[in-house]
Amino acid sequence: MNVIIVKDRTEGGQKGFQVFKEAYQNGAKVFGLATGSTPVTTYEELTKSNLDFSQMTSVNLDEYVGLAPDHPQSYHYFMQKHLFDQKPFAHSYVPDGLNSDAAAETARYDQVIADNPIDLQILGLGQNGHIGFNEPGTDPALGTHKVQLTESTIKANARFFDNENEVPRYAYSMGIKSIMTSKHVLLEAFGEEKADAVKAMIEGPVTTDLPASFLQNHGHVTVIIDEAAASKLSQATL
Ligand SMILES: N[C@@H]1[C@@H](O)[C@H](O)[C@@H](COP(=O)(O)O)O[C@@H]1O
Repeated sequence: MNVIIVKDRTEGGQKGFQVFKEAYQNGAKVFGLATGSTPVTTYEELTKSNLDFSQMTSVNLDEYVGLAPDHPQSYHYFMQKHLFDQKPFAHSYVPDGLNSDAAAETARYDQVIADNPIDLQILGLGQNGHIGFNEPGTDPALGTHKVQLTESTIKANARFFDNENEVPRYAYSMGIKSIMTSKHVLLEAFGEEKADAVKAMIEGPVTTDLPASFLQNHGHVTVIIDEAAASKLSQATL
C-alpha cells in the first residue's frame, strides 16, 4: 500500500483529486465512487476542475435498502448533490434501494460491474474497518449482497438522520470480491476516530474481522490519511 499522510481533509481532497486526475490521464473510463463525509473534499476538487466525465461511467459502492433516490439521505441523492449535478457522467450506476427483490437487484448489480470493470475505486473506511457496507465478518468471496448493518454503523450514520430509528437497517453493497477486481483502489480516512481501523488495515493481519485488511492483498492501493487517522501507525509504516 502506498500511504500518503496529509495535514487534514482539505489537503486530502487535493491529493485525492491528483489520483483521479492521473487515472483520468492514463485512460481510466470507469470510476467506482463512494459516499460518506470522507470523499466530499475530493469531489469538491473534481467539481472545481476542468476534468470532463461526460464520456465516463461511474459505479457506486452501495445504497440503503428502502430509500428512494430522492430521499435526502439516499446515496443516489448524495451523489447528485456532491458530484453528478456539477459533473455528469455518461452512465452512473447506484444500487436500487427500492428493489425489494434482493436476489434480482444484487445479480443485476454484479452484471453492471462485470460490464463496466472499475479502473479506479475510491473508498472511505468505517470506524469498525468496513468498506462499502462490508461489515466485520463478511465473506470476502461475496459479490454484491444485501447487508444487515451493525449497531456501530447505525450509530455512526445516525448523525445524518433526524434520529437513530430512521437509519435503514439494510443496504445493498458491492462485495469485497467486487472491490478487489478494481484496477486501482484509493482509500481515504480522516480523523482520530478512524485511527484504530487505519492501523489494523495496514499493520494488522488480513482478517474478516477488519474488512479493509483485505486490501493488503491488492496490488495497487493508495491510502490517503490525515495526521489524526495516522496517529496510531508504527514507525515502520511512517
Ligand atoms: N457505507 C458508508 C461507507 O462507504 C463509508 O466509507 C463509511 C464511512 O463514512 P464517513 O466517510 O462519513 O466517515 O460509512 C458508511 O457506512
